[in-house]
Amino acid sequence: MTDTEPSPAVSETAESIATMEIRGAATIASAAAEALAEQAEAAAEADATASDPEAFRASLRAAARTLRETRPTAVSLPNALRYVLQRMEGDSVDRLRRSVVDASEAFVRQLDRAQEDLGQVGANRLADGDTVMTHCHSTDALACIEAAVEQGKSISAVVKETRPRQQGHITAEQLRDAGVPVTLIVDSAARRYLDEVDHVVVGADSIAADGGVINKIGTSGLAVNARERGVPIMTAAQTIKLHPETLTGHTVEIEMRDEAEVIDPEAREAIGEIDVENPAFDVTPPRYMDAIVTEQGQFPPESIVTLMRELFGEGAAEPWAEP
Ligand SMILES: O=C(COP(=O)(O)O)[C@H](O)[C@H](O)COP(=O)(O)O
Repeated sequence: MTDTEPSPAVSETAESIATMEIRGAATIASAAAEALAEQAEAAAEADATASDPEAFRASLRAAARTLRETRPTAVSLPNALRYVLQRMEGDSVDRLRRSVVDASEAFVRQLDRAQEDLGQVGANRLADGDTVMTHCHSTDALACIEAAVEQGKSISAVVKETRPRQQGHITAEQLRDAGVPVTLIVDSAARRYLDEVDHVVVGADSIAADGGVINKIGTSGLAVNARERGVPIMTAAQTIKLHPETLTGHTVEIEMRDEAEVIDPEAREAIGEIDVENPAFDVTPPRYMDAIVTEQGQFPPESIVTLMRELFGEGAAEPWAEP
């Protein structure tokens, strides 16, 4: 490892995020924070950085850049890197190392607590006997349903499989483990089943300053259908999903993934000349979302900008940039 090369632990985490072995906005955030702690431990041992505080700092920034480049849409990733790097302080490598490890641990603790707290808020929106519909796999959304079950409510779930990667299967398994009766459906059956559903609960990869919710592709269509059927829809999202750059007019980049996730290469070849596109996320306009549930309570989407300003100020620092 040179002073700018990431440690093997960081490269491994970056690879796992890029290949989606590690996925979901909250899980990506905690893995990234933990990888920075591992980088700090490795840099405190490496020849090039062990006795040079500036080289140590540079190696942490380089590691953060490697992690940042893995997937573009979930803002929890840069927010996690920001949280840790902004707390890196000290005039010796040992102090710097300690500050990074402490910040990483504090971030992960905060993440877990936030999820627990928002779970309670989301659970309060659910009533005994409710059926919920889910999309994709969101640990924040699951926290709401699981907290409702822990409150003694009887909840059942209609789970959308979520093409092309079928994260709905993970949701189905986890809900079943939590004692929730699950009906798995294909995505195109969602509107039909909305008639049997009391709430739609989804997660978020990013929340924009105008209250737009960026989540797994298909969320916006589900939200429009839910509104048309009169079914309330909530987004469960910790405040690390708030996207500070949208305060200054930036838009959220939507990840485009490999076409092989949509159609296998042989089948595509057999069809002949066609284009295939595979956007991983979409934007649900705030008017189709009833509430954003965070660890700080629930918000109408249009008011989320107030919380975003409070937590992130007017913009977003990039502490991983070369000075
Ligand atoms: O869209 C996804 C996952 O997409 P992918 O599978 O492409 O990463 C999830 O709804 C959010 O990330 C929220 O998840 P969480 O609530 O766990 O942060």
